[in-house]
Amino acid sequence: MLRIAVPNKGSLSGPAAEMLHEAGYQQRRESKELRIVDPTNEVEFFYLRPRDIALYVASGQLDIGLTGRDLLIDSGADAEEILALGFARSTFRYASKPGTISGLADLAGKTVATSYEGIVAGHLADHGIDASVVHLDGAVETAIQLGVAQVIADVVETGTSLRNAGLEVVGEPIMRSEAVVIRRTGADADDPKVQQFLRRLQGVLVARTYVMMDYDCRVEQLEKAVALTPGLESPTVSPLHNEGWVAVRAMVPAKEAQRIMDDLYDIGARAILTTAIHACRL
Ligand SMILES: Nc1ncnc2c1ncn2[C@@H]1O[C@H](COP(=O)(O)OP(=O)(O)OP(=O)(O)O)[C@@H](O)[C@H]1O
Ligand SMILES: O=P(O)(O)OC[C@H]1O[C@H](OP(=O)(O)OP(=O)(O)O)[C@H](O)[C@@H]1O
Ligand SMILES: [Mg+2]
Repeated sequence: MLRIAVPNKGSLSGPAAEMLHEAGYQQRRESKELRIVDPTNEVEFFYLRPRDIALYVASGQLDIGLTGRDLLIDSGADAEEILALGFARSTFRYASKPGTISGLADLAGKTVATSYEGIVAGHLADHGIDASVVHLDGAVETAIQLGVAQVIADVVETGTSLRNAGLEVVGEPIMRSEAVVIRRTGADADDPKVQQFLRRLQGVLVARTYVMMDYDCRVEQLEKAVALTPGLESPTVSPLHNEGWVAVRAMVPAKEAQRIMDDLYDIGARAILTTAIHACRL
């Protein structure tokens, strides 16, 4: 049975459970459940604090974990990212009161408050900056106002929390994060159960980002039309009863679907339809 760590709280937990559900896995019914078995799929899910997941996976007790890339790196655990999941996207950045710190070099001699000591200590060391790091559990943005630090390093998504605290970012992002699937470094890459799990999640990612497009076009327009809708491998082209016309079917990126429909129409394609993809295996 495949043993998988899933975030039990915070920004990652809702979208992670939703993605697993879309991939056909049974998920817990209420938030106090710590472990469930999905016998049909031969998977056991452990609901753990997102921060602890890399450690459990690195220990070899659990085969796979869903966590944040930033949490993985912060943990320093012996685990590696094997699939990016596209949700809980964020940047990790330094911030300070406007006008106090103009660049990385100004961090020398300052105190940086953060919940991610591993990332910050590593980043400061990589840049040869001698600064102190103070660990806080959360609400890090308030640390400057309350005199605990002159600089913070925290997760920034919309920037609302920084604005509300009257802070501005310093320098470029330290890293970009999103939810990821991890496994123990060097674990068997060919394990069929792990491969099947990854294929299912990849199927969800594709179903979320692609739509199926169908249209009819004249044979003379086919090359131009197919250039607009190359599909993932190659589009399906079928003859129509009306001679000189073909029906084309291809997957297209959902974000570009409306533009592609306009372009197809302009070159004479008709009966252009898009439909959602609910699941797939590529
Ligand atoms: N506002 C946000 N937008 C996007 N991702 C976020 C946001 N806040 C945290 N994350 C991401 O969620 C993960 C952190 O999960 P965690 O549950 O520890 O934090 P949280 O959502 O801040 O919960 P908590 O309430 O425990 O602080 C990290 O990968 C982080 O990048
Ligand atoms: O840029 P924003 O869209 O404002 O998002 C970033 C904020 O979201 C998270 O905070 P959370 O609400 O989890 O509180 P915490 O600081 O106590 O973790 C994160 O720690 C930032 O504070
Ligand atoms: Mg938080």
